[in-house]
Amino acid sequence: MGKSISVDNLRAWYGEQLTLKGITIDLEANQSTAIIGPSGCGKSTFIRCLNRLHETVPQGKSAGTIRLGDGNLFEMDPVDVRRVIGMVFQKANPFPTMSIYDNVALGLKLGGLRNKSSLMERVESSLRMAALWDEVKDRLREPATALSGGQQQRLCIARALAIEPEVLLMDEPTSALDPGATLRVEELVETLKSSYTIIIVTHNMQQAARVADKTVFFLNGELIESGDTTKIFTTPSDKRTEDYITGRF
Ligand SMILES: Nc1ncnc2c1ncn2[C@@H]1O[C@H](COP(=O)(O)OP(=O)(O)OP(=O)(O)O)[C@@H](O)[C@H]1O
Repeated sequence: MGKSISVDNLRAWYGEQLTLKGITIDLEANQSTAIIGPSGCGKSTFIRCLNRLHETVPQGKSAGTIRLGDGNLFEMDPVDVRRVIGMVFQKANPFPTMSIYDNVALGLKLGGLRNKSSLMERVESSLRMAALWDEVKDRLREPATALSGGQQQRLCIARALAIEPEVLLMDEPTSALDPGATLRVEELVETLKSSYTIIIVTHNMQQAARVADKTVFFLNGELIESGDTTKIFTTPSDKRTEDYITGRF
């Protein structure tokens, strides 16, 4: 089951530059939340704080509180955080020298799973969840780079799911995909949200409207408005949200 995330007064810096200016929001378990807002408003920085990636950037610093279920995320071991909070990036980034199978199995092996048939089962179930199994089941030993862009992105989703995270962060996961591949990933989000808490950064308003239960609008490092997706897109409370979703930015 997914876990809820509760963010309180989150600030993030690059050096002296304050990029997130005190974000407070509850992200509910087993829901999908879209983060929208103009380029540079801090969407990626925000989700990178959620799995402690921001602090790996040179000069990256953050403060505030993030609760994951009952735990305080900033007091956890970052490696444990990333096991529970998986991430899929904008550009598919499979391990290029590894096979399709090894891309999914690696995290499991690193986690100590050695039994070949258990590994195979988990690889298969992850590829099935990512809606890729049928396309790759006869070519698991081929290099991951032999797959199309859309297939590589679903492989990265399978890789993230293999270690059974509770939260899945997706940073513009379809921006490099064609409409068909985009649709498949969107359908996947719809299916996955029954078991995972999903947070998806997107520039695509239609995509947010299609896949997200909740939508959050960021502007200049501040959270301007959040709520049910239908409400944000039909009757936003803030003029700035309305200007953004109607394309007036
Ligand atoms: N590694 C970095 N070093 C310094 N500044 C950075 C770094 N990464 C991002 N920034 C700055 O932080 C701000 C927020 O960037 P971020 O990538 O979070 O925005 P975004 O909303 O995800 O943008 P986009 O929609 O273009 O991806 C921007 O002003 C950006 O220039």
